[in-house]
Amino acid sequence: MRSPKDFFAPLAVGAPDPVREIPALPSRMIHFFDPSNAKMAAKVPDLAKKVDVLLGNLEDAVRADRKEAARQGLVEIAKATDFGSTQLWTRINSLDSPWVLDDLITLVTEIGDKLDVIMVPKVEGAQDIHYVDRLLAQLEARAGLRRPLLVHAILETASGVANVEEIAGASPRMQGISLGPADLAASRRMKTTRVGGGHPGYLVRTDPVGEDLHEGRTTYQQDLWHYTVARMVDACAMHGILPYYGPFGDIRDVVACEDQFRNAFLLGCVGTWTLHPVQVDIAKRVFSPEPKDVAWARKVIAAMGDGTGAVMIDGKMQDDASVKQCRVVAELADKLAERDPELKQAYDEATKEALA
Ligand SMILES: CC(C)(COP(=O)(O)OP(=O)(O)OC[C@H]1O[C@@H](n2cnc3c(N)ncnc32)[C@H](O)[C@@H]1OP(=O)(O)O)[C@@H](O)C(=O)NCCC(=O)NCCSC(=O)C[C@](C)(O)C(=O)O
Ligand SMILES: [Mg+2]
Repeated sequence: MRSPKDFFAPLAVGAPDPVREIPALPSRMIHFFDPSNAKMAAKVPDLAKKVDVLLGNLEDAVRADRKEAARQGLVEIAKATDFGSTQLWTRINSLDSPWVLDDLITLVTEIGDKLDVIMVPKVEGAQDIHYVDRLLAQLEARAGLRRPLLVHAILETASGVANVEEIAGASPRMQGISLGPADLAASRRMKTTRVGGGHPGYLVRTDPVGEDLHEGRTTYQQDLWHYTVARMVDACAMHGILPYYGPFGDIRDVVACEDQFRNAFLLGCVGTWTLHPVQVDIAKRVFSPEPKDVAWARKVIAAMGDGTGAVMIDGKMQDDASVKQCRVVAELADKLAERDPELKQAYDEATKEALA
């Protein structure tokens, strides 16, 4: 680990200074596309107007014989597209793969000025982030970049989860972490074959009511990912970076997808991945606080004055801590409203009504 005194020093001569704060830009959905797939690539300019983050995926889900085409496709799309305020990310191949070195060299050299974040899969510990950190600094210096690229880790190995706190704090480049439920399930030898989401076998059951152990006992399905998401959220909050849910693979089941996204939102995640256009509106709905909640938060903040003491609002006690909770919601709403005029209007109308 670097000394705290050196933490914000560039790792190569001529590389840009690392950022001291991760920008809390709206990133409700990280929309995945395969840059080697012509149909998906054709949708990118339109999607850029709808999503917060577009991610050109080079890793899993891109066929081995399409890896070079995907890398080249991303370079061409990045050069040809005006993304406006939508961020452009990429997911590089894993650090033990034959493609990753060329992924990094090509992308940083050719489109380093267009890319915001590099997502690194299958991160096992801080050593993986340190390797990428130094390499990026060298490539940034060579490309003459003025703005450092940020790094996002996927939590998808058992050792990655065990080391999540050190991963979150491994570099000032660390922007955030996402859950990778498919690789993580395999790494842990979990017995689900689903890509994210629940499992009907993972449940708790009410006690027996009589002699019959089967009659009248309700079961409740539990969330397989609760522990990991909660731990990831704490690690990210502790290091000032952003946590995300990951993929929900049952594209058809938009209902359970919304539930899983909402669990993550309520636990502290700022966004999720979208794998198919049908998931974009779900993510937008879930990861934008509801107007009534924003109105309530603004009402409490207004009533709390300097934020100290205790007041009663609509029968509920508010104090220093609850006003902080309200600020989390209100500040997120303000950030999203800057990007989304419809949301701004909905938030302002609900607030007006609540304060009337
Ligand atoms: C699921 C699939 C195969 C269904 O693709 P489809 O073509 O069968 O679906 P469709 O409903 O027929 O598609 C309708 C239209 O939408 C297009 N389309 C479809 N998807 C997209 C998209 N994402 N972006 C832009 N356009 C898209 C598609 O090309 C088609 O265009 P058309 O109307 O012109 O014919 C397809 O959506 C897809 O490949 N999505 C991305 C998958 C992906 O990126 N997976 C990797 C992330 S998950 C992961 O890696 C795990 C993790 C974290 O590592 C770990 O847990 O371990
Ligand atoms: Mg994976």
